[in-house]
Amino acid sequence: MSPARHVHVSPGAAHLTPEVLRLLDVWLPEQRWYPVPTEGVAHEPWLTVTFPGVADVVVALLRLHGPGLATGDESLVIQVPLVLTPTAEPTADTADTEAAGLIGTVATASGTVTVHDGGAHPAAWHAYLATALPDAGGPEVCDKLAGARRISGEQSNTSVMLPAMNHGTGRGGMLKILRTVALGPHPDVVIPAALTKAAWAGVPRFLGAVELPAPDAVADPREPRDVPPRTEDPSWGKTGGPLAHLAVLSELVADATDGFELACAYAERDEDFGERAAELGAAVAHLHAVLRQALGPGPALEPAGFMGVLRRRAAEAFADVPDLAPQRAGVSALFDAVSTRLAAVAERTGGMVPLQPIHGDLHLGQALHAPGGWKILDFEGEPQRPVAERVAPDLPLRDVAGMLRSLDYAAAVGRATDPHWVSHAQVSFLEGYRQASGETHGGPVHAVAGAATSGSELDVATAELLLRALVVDKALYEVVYEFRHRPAWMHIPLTAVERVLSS
Ligand SMILES: Nc1ncnc2c1ncn2[C@@H]1O[C@H](COP(=O)(O)OP(=O)(O)O)[C@@H](O)[C@H]1O
Ligand SMILES: O=P(O)(O)O[C@H]1O[C@H](CO)[C@@H](O[C@H]2O[C@H](CO)[C@@H](O)[C@H](O)[C@H]2O)[C@H](O)[C@H]1O
Repeated sequence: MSPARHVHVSPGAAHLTPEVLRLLDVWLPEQRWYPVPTEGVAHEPWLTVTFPGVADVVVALLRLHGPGLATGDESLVIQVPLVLTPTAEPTADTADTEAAGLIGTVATASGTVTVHDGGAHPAAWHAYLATALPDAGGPEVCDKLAGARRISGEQSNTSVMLPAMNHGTGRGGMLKILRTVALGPHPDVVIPAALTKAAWAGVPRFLGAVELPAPDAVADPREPRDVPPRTEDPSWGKTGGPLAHLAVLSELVADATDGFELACAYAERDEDFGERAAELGAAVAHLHAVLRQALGPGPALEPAGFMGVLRRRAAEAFADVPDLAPQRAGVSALFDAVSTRLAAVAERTGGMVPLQPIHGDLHLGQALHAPGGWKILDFEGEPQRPVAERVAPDLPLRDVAGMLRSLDYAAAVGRATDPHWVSHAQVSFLEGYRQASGETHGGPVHAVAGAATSGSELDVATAELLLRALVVDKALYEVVYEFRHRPAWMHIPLTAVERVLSS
């Protein structure tokens, strides 16, 4: 085994000239993964990461400041890997380079430099891969890159498929460069690592990660530091854990179909999605059980705090999207009803509703349907939520609500004409969840609400009302997401909010 690779960390904009930074100011807001829709955001260089022996790859970690952004919000650090190559002269010729991610050329004091997006460039993939896989040597990594390609689409991060990568238990890898850098261990590393360690087959096997050094290692900004990657068994809140994770490497799931595309295709044909949905429900129930076991249960739900977060999220959605205004009173009434019931349960029982690690942003696009069954992906939580909220233990019922919403999206996008397509898929999902979690009584919704709050003192009627509140919470989040990214789809969650409130 060759020695672990290190990353170098320097403060500020080391290795980056003002000209390159100005180029980024224009390019960044055009990227799909850029996390804020507002204009006039400043990109302040925070740290710069380089890889030993790799001259042309520089990773800029930029803190965002500006209208609508809280100062010092650690969730708003973005990762911008760049490949910088000296060139003879500036050129406007971009013929090659859509694929390799040409950003531009700039004249600097030391000559002309061509700047590529490292997310799309093999030199940067090579550097990440060699760091994430401590036992990979240099030339060997080149072989692993054969046939590599960045996947396109509506992604919050940048993922690179590595079909030729051999990793002992199989072939093929997926390198995910995390575009929004969160302080502390990243859930998209911690959770797949824990599930892989627990030998759960419902997640692509975790293979490694690239991390920034522990906080004390970068506290002194005068010197660049070499820090070995630590990729084994990262755990929640471990003291001395990494400052942040930058990338995660997992096994490539072969012959897989994206769950959303699959469901939309069924909806288009009005074909019964019940069996697939039930299998998915079972996979989600297993996920919750394994997470509970592998990472341990969380604290009990604190009703006032929990409802306070739902109300704040709703208020933010109402402030962002004027079309939501007619739903304000209905949302408020629903949340009031849930609050009253939760308070009554707390008074009656001492208030035991246990929280636990969950997926946090579960939808069909986070599930791959593969020959061996469903695989669940992408544990970073809702990208638009603050990091502290995303990693906090939560109710499994939130993931159930996410999948119910997603089946509704599939029916809308696939234009199912059978009015029962979506309700059948949803009930089948709930039924699959119920059976896999061993719940034996009640109708599907009640029973699932009960199963997904299992071990708690909640009565099923309260659990069912809570599920409705979480469905509304998710749909409000989606309205904001669509408003920002895909206005043509905003009617899908907007209609759902109206429907749930009037039911
Ligand atoms: N291990 C994997 N094997 C095969 N495909 C994957 C794997 N991980 C992700 N994908 C594909 O890449 C897409 C994006 O991955 P995801 O982790 O959801 O990234 P993002 O956070 O950018 O949305 C997924 O929807 C899936 O189609
Ligand atoms: O996958 P991401 O972590 O980037 O999640 C974000 O983008 C999703 C869309 O790509 C978005 O999901 C919403 O649209 C889906 C259909 O494209 C639908 O299946 C989901 O139910 C719906 O929430 C997700 O909300 C957002 O966080």
